[in-house]
Amino acid sequence: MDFDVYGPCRLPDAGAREAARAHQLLLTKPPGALGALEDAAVALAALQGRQRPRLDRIWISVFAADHGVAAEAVSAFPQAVTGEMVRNFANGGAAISVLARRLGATLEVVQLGTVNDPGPLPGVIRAWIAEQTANFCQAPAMDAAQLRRALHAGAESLARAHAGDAHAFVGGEMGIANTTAATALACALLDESPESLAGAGTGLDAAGIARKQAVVVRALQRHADATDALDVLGRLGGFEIAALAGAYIAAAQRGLPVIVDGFIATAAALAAVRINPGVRPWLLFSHCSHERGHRRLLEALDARALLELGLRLGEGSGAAVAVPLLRLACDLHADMATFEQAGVSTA
Ligand SMILES: Cc1cc2ncn([C@H]3O[C@H](COP(=O)(O)O)[C@@H](O)[C@H]3O)c2cc1C
Ligand SMILES: O=C(O)c1cccnc1
Repeated sequence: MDFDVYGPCRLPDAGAREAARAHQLLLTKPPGALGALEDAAVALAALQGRQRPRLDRIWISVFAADHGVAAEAVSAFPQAVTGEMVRNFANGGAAISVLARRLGATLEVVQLGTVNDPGPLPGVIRAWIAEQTANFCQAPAMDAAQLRRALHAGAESLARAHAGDAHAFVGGEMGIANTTAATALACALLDESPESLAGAGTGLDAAGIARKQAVVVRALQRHADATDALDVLGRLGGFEIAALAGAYIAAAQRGLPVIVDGFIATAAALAAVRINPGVRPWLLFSHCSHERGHRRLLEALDARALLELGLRLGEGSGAAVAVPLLRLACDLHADMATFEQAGVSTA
């Protein structure tokens, strides 16, 4: 499969957007009364190129990978959890497993590398790169070939989603210590301080957060000479974060709407948009997570998230939780009576 991160992205369909906006004005409600649900239906119409968007078929890819920076004691949980959770995904016991079943979504897990390898498992695609990234306090997390393979793995998931006629793509991640990688990536891309973006992740206490900030400060100093967003992603990202970025870029190139999950997925989205600005219109943002830096990341992307539920899980769970709401937005848009049909007087 050919994949060029700098290749052109599709443009949303302006005609479908205008038709959907005009249709919203005909429905039996004051204009704008359904708020963000109207905006979501109109945005999906533009992205799907039809006046009546649908979200029946959801494709979820969860990318799993370990991080060398876990050696700096930046997570409340041991690194073995990443591989253990891959098995849990395969057995259908993770949060995203439950949500995917309930949504009738396709769920695939892509294993890019974990320190403990659960071996081949049903429903788990092996796109093995290495056991883990390098500790980015000391060296670039990935070399150029590893970065390319991770981006490519994401683009391949997107190609499967596209071939499966998905109506939208959800990317999830699993990787102990990846809130540290996402924080470092976000700080470098936004020129922000670790104090304002580093949060508790899986549940660090104040001393743990201070340690995480210091680790990110060291990483930013070590990689201050990064040349562009792709270089920053390779130096400070993770295999699963790069795969998410690759999937988002490929989604925009193929014209498939994306529902972005939490802090880590949004950091990957920021990297994708900085690498290829044509990605931005294809991203819908599900929620603002409890992780400290998420709101700043959303602001930087000029994004309005649908939900704020105090979620801090990842796996694509927040994006999955937003799907029923987006389905309702599509139903309202498609099935409400117009003023004329219902014989209701206009303003
Ligand atoms: C059992 C378990 C399941 C998870 N599912 C997602 N995460 C989330 O927590 C991790 C990031 O937090 P940190 O940077 O603090 O390690 C990622 O794996 C993320 O997906 C989980 C974490 C745990 C412990
Ligand atoms: O918002 C997220 O994606 C998140 C936050 C904490 C831990 N894992 C994921």
